[in-house]
Amino acid sequence: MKEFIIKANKAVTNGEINLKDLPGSSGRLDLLCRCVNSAFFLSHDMRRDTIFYSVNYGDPNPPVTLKFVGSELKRVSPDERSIALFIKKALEKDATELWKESTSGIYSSKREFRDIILEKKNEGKRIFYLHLNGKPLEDFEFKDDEDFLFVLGDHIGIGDEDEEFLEEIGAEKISLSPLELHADHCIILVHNILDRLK
Ligand SMILES: C[S@@+](CC[C@H](N)C(=O)[O-])C[C@H]1O[C@@H](n2cnc3c(N)ncnc32)[C@H](O)[C@@H]1O
Repeated sequence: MKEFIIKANKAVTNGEINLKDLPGSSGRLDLLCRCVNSAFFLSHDMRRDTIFYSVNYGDPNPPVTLKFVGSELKRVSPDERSIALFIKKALEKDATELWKESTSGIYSSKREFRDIILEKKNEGKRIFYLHLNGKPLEDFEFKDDEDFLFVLGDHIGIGDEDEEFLEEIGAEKISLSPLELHADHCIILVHNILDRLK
């Protein structure tokens, strides 16, 4: 199982989203939509072995965590507007501590970024923090039977405190490229690395 989590520092936490202006009206929801696209969509198929989390810290009610479960997703299509519409439906529900499903395979709750990461650590998953200045990809070995969580920042990054937290829990800091990439492109590269193990 491959899981990804992104800290979305400014992404909105209610359903007031203007679908015609995703970057401006909703704290860079466009970026999240592209990450969902990269996490799940193949040509004429979907990645069923993937889960994607977006922890939204924008106004008015942070945090709200959205969970997308590949094996359960239905009716979502790859374009940003379609994905944004499903995100809007999820954010229109009041989030609580418990996961609440809005449409098939899309859930919301009031979990914090660190809570999800700790949960995955306790489940025995290998935790990777994707960062330009991490150790080069070539220094790591991946096995097909391992479970992974990959941690990503948005356009702002995850901040010093969360970086320290990841170091404390033993997350492996990995660089995919000598160039700074978009988060959604990092997801594609990670999938490609793991696809080649099969
Ligand atoms: C547009 S970048 C964020 C840049 C932001 N200024 C920062 O300080 O993190 C979005 C995210 O993609 C990931 N990323 C970008 N380039 C990367 C690279 N070369 N290797 C690994 N991860 C990378 C990181 O998780 C980063 O937070």
